[in-house]
Amino acid sequence: MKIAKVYINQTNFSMDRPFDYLIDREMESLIAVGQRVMVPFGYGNKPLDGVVVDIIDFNAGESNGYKLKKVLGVVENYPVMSCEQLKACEWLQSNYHAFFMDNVNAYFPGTLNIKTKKDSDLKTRFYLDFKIKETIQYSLACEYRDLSLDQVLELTPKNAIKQAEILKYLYTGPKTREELKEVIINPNQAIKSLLTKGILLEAANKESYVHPKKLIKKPDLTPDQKNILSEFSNSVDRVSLLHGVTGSGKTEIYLNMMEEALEQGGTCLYLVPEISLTPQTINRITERFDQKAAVIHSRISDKDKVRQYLEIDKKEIKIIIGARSAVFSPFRDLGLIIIDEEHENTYKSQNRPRYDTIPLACKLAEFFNAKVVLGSATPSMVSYYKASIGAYRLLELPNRINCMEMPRTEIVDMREEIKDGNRSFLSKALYSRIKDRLDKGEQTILFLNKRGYYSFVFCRSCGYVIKCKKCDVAMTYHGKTNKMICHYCNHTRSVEDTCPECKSNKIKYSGSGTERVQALLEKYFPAARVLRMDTDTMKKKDSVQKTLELFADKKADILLGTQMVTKGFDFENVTLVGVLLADLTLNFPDYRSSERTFQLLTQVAGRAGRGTKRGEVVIQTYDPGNYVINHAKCHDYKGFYDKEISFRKTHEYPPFSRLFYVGFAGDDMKSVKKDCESYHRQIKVELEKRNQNILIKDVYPPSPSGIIRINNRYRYYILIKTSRIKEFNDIIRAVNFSDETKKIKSTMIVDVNPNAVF
Ligand SMILES: Nc1ncnc2c1ncn2[C@@H]1O[C@H](COP(=O)(O)OP(=O)(O)OP(=O)(O)O)[C@@H](O)[C@H]1O
Ligand SMILES: [Zn+2]
Ligand SMILES: [Zn+2]
Repeated sequence: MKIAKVYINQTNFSMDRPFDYLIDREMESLIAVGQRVMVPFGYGNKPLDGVVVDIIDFNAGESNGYKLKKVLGVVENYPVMSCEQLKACEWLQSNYHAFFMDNVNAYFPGTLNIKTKKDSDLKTRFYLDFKIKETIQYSLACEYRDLSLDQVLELTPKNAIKQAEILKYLYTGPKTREELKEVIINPNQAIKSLLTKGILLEAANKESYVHPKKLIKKPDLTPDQKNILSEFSNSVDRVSLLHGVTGSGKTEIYLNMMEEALEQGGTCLYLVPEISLTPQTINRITERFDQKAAVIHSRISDKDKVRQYLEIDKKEIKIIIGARSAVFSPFRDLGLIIIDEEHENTYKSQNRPRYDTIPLACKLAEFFNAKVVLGSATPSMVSYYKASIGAYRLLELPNRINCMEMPRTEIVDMREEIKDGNRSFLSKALYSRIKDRLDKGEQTILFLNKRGYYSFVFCRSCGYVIKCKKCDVAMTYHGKTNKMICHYCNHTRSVEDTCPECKSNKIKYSGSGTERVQALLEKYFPAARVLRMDTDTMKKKDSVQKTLELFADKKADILLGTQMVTKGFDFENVTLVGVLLADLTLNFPDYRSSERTFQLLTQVAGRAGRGTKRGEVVIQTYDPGNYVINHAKCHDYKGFYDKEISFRKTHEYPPFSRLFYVGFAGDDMKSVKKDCESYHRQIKVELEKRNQNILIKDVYPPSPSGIIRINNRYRYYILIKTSRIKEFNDIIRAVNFSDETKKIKSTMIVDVNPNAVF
């Protein structure tokens, strides 16, 4: 007899381990690792579904006399998880304390989700669905797409009128059979003969697949790019870090690496920080390769997600572009993973499962014997450190394409401006530079990391700041709605003329956000066309794309926005970048605020002067001596890195340690605090059990969060900062399974190296 080790489809700490079930002899041939089965659970033997992760021999002597329950049956008659996928789930469970079943479910898009579809045969059902609903689409074959219409019409004999009609119609873009039928009567015969002649392509209509209208020829590589590529091809290192200054031609290198991997038959995964902010990059990839590419993002329909899933599964798509969740694609022959702008914090998941994409990608590459390329102009401290100790191969591009100079940067001390009587958000220097660009017809990008009109409202009489009634944060005034909004829970309240505390009417609005800056810019420069890009203006589906297109087409002079404008855009006419207040990110209470600020400043500065004209950057700050700002000014990554890494080393922050964050939240402050303290005590107990008492110094005492209440939920946390990763992984797991933890009523999360700790 055999025993199946089964993870039951439940996500809580006590169920987060495999349970043993006997496999009846007659079922043995039906059950394999990776398959879903139904098993009885608990006193009532309720049938639940789960995934088999291992099958071992049953040894009657070892069973200790207790009677094992039996597997009831299979859900599908084939495994739904591959060995690599199961291994990845286990790895995430032990390294990120992510529930095994959360990891499994991350592999299944939308309606395929195991959580939602319990007793149906997933793949068979969706193959059927897929067949019925699929529409056929026709387009001109690639080689004819560059021709003029009269040349296209010459492809068929003059008397073939229907064929000519079809060609005319398809010249405007791909059409479905139904669309053709609306315009041309009985087109089937004509379609058929165009297909046989190879003039038409027939494909299933998949809106989420990008099939380019025109293929772009690749440019000749520069000597620097060639060197990097040959170093990469000849190296056997699993992971490479491509550190190239902004505008050094990294994307071109990725494309060449992909070409090579595709030639060798490998699937390529190209990860970007956020799909909607990277339309230029996505176009560059899809325009280069004459094959289907799946673009995976949260806005495509469930149906399309399932289609993509099945096609990747069947190895019909070899190029996958996506944000972090695309790392959970069901590839079978992975060859290369590119992680573009690898320093971006969107690569760390903030929801369950709380994984970090980079280590997970490296792990997958190990399973598939594939390569990983991390690329950035401002690599994360962790990645650059790993490259410096030889764990990654370091590839460096220190110069911009065609010897374009880096932009000239000026730091403006805003205290001096105030002394000189200038209380505006624009320094004299930045004002005159903007004016100059407007006169010359060149474009400007302005960055301010604060949205809204006024960032807080207070009483000048008693000092009361108007706070959200559900959160301990100041509310932001938004002019468009004439309301105050909480940026944490979206609670709104109307504006008041008198102070809620002392009833005085000395209400003062303060702190400018992007909304106000836009209004002021329009006042200072009435002729300027200003585009604003922040979460308030970018709510609609295509608004980012549209804004970027307008700006690229020079239909606007100034692009103003929050972090969104710092991303990897490539606009040749932008010659000025202004940072309105560098201090905002610098003063954020987190050990990574210097790293973040350096990255933001360098990245946004890198948008200037990418065409033929040299760029200029103006950084406004109240702290002009700050080393972060000064290294950014000199484009001195290495100088910043050296300083920052020694700070990390002295204070034992990552990469010299790992942070385990255990957070508790609930409606009642006292019980949240109590739960947090109980967890802390159990860590101590576990340390004692293992005679590791000395490690208690790595465990910080229970502490209220920086903002203790958000959306009426109180928050406490425990932070563990340690280099003893293995020990604490085990300890946290043991504590999570303990009886005391079962009594915890607060919502509890474990987050490894979270994006922010406070
Ligand atoms: N070999 C080449 N020949 C001509 N132009 C090139 C070449 N390689 C890249 N370019 C062009 O140079 C510009 C900058 O390249 P690219 O966008 O790849 O840089 P990057 O390093 O990815 O920039 P960033 O990190 O700032 O986003 C682009 O307009 C690109 O088309
Ligand atoms: Zn007051
Ligand atoms: Zn709130």
